[in-house]
Amino acid sequence: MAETFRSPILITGGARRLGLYNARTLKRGGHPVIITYRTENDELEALQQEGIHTIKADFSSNENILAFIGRIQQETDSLRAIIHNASDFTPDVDSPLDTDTLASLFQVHMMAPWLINRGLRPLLENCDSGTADIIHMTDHNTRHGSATHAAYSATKAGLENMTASMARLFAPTIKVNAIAPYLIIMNEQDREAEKAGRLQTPPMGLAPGEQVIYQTVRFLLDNPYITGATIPVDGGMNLTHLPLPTTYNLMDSE
Ligand SMILES: NC(=O)C1=CN([C@@H]2O[C@H](COP(=O)(O)OP(=O)(O)OC[C@H]3O[C@@H](n4cnc5c(N)ncnc54)[C@H](OP(=O)(O)O)[C@@H]3O)[C@@H](O)[C@H]2O)C=CC1
Ligand SMILES: Nc1nc2c(c(=O)[nH]1)N=C([C@H](O)[C@@H](O)CO)CN2
Repeated sequence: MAETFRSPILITGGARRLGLYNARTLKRGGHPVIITYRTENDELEALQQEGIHTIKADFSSNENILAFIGRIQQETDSLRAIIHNASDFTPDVDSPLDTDTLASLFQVHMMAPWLINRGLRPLLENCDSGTADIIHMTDHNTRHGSATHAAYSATKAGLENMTASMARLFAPTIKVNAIAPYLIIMNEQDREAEKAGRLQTPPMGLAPGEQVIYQTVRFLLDNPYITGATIPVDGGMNLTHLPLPTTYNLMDSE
């Protein structure tokens, strides 16, 4: 489909899985699309042939993030949206004094959105079609924590809080929202958890597929009046969290 919009949509981590699906679908819907990738993979050539602009970017250092911002400023004078999709689902490590896991997840889940949103704000404000959008991909477990992915969960929770702050700061020209999925498509850790019977199943079932995230992205892009929101796309997982056992017994009080 020929491009019917001028200002591109930027998707970080768009060369695989959910980001790839969103990039292709938005491109087919007439948006120019720019994606970042960290690791070469065999989808890149096909994406380039589809007219999707691919930029190699690793957000593990501030220098890299700032260089990426400069690269985008050279490539375009406006942006319709930024979708912060890049993420590492890294589990915590046993070493109690490990500093690497939290630091690396802070870089990709918080520092990159912090710098990219503030650095590219003028390009979003120069969007050629009404308000612009920032969408943060967070996670269902930001409200509940995780015994195995505490660093991941904490940095995603920080991103979720940043959503509200930037929504306040960037209104009315830019909307800022988050999408908080549960298990949309399986990964290796999920398959292992499923085999071990440790995988929680939401009321609506597991792994609906990438389209449910695209539908939410499209909904946010098309709605001019939603900002500062976190949309749970979790099959009702929030309904399954029972309160922790109380520390007293009601019988004791009689
Ligand atoms: N999949 C699911 O069911 C769920 C997904 N989510 C969230 O949705 C989003 C998409 O999920 P999914 O597609 O599974 O994501 P992936 O785990 O496939 O990661 C997306 C991309 O992030 C890139 N990335 C990771 N670290 C960095 C970094 N330091 N710098 C630059 N790029 C980096 C990777 O690039 P490369 O491959 O090129 O190295 C990868 O392709 C994520 O934010 C995720 O947290 C939340 C809950 C459930
Ligand atoms: N960057 C990623 N984040 C998350 C992934 C993933 O594959 N990459 N997967 C999940 C799980 O599916 C989780 O929702 C259930 O175990 C969470 N985040």
